[in-house]
Amino acid sequence: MEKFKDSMYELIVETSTNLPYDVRHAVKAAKAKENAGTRAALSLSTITENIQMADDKISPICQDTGMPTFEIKVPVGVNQIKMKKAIKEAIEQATKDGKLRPNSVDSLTGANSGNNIGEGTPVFHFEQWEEDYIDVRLILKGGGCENKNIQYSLPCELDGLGRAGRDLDGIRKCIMHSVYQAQGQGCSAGFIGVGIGGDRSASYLLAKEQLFRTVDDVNPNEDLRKLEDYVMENANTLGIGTMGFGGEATLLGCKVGVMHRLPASFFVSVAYNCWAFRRLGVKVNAETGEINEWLYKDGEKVDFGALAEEEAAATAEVTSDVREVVLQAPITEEQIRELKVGDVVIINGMMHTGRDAIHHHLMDHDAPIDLNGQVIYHCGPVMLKDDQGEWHVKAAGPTTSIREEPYQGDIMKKFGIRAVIGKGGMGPKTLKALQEHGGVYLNAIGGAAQYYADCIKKVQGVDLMEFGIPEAMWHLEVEGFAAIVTMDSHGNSLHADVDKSSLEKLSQFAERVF
Ligand SMILES: O=C(O)C[C@H](O)C(=O)O
Ligand code: SF4
Repeated sequence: MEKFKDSMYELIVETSTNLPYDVRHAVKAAKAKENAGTRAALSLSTITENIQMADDKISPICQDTGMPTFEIKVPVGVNQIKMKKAIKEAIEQATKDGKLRPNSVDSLTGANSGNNIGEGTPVFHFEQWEEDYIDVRLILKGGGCENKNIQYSLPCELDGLGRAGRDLDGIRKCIMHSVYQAQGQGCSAGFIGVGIGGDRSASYLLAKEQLFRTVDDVNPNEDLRKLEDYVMENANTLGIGTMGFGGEATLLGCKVGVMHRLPASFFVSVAYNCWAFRRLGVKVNAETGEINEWLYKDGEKVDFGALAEEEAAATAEVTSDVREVVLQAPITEEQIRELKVGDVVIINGMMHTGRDAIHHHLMDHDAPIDLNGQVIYHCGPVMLKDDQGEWHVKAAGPTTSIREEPYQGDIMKKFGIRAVIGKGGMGPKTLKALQEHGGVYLNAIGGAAQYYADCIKKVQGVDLMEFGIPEAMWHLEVEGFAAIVTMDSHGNSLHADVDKSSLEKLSQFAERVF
């Protein structure tokens, strides 16, 4: 097993940087559904460009490299303790090399372990089997989509759908609702794994296991096959679309599993995975630890580079009526008040990262720099320091903004911040503050971490490093950083509009189907 650690390193790097073939096909099919020139089509182009960049640079597709979760099947007699040790070493190395973000945080102190190793991190699920090789599957599922997982306890009442009872039709309603409630916040278009039955924890595990089925896998249970087909057909009519901007592609895959339950309990659990669906696997020689075969790489690999060239030719005549506005901090209130939902803003100059820890901190502390007229970016990047002590950005897409809803408006007013960039949108409290103060919310494309890292020309400095790399305040000099105005200073919110219209569409699925 002397090669096992190297094999695991290869699996981790490949999973973080190279999307599986079935997922690539699903993204390509989604793109084909959208009309050229629409917001959804442009967002999907950014996503596919990002997938290609990550592949070329062997860099993380998304900066949130998730909770490394290993599903391992071992022949009887293989030492699992040694395997765990080798995997942990491989994880540490991949973190040092900037292929994984340090993502393991002490829940009580907030301290980041710095190497992705901690209590319960990574996650291992071992099972013995009668084959003579080891099967290792890895999923890197990020925190934003993890937050959109949902568990239903039947019977229950659902927005738009009414009562969901303890039968196949009740399950159908839960699944439709799960897609609606995720909106674009889990970086749609997404994939869902559904677990029916079990206790609460077994139900969620079953849901996550479904994510290891390939997108084209057909359910052997006829009822569940029908259910999966139904969801794929109908969830895509909710109009949530890529990043929740509206559009045809909302859901790229739905896989459902079932297990027994207790008489008193009836759980339906949904594991939501973003488009950046990073899962791969390998068959490993149990004697040497070498990789014999890769999983999820069957058939043709969609090459998004080649696709982009074809597309550029095909869409050359499509004129877009989107207004583009270039901004450079410090930004004035007048400039902000000119912006309307739908405008594309191109940012040059400085922006400053701030996410959960920073927002909490700024409520009752001074900012480390003057933020008047500045741009805050909800982002936890992957950073590496070179031998000269200079920081370099390895991946830097937006994080889900709604978590900052309790703080955002107050902080913008307190420090004079004019623009906030993130993804998934924010709620009524922030919308009101944008109106009162003269601020704007800009939506970047979630998961497009290489695309945005490329816009960052220099790291000017960092403050509050005690919060760890993802949570520190990074001062970034950018060029051509594009994002869409989705909440303006006139009380308009694309997110509120899409939520409302998708709820109306959801309510059309209240009638019994199964
Ligand atoms: O933690 C991050 O950088 C992003 C997160 O996965 C999110 O989707 O909000
Ligand atoms: S930012 Fe989006 S793409 Fe990245 S892990 Fe979070 S949900 Fe997934």
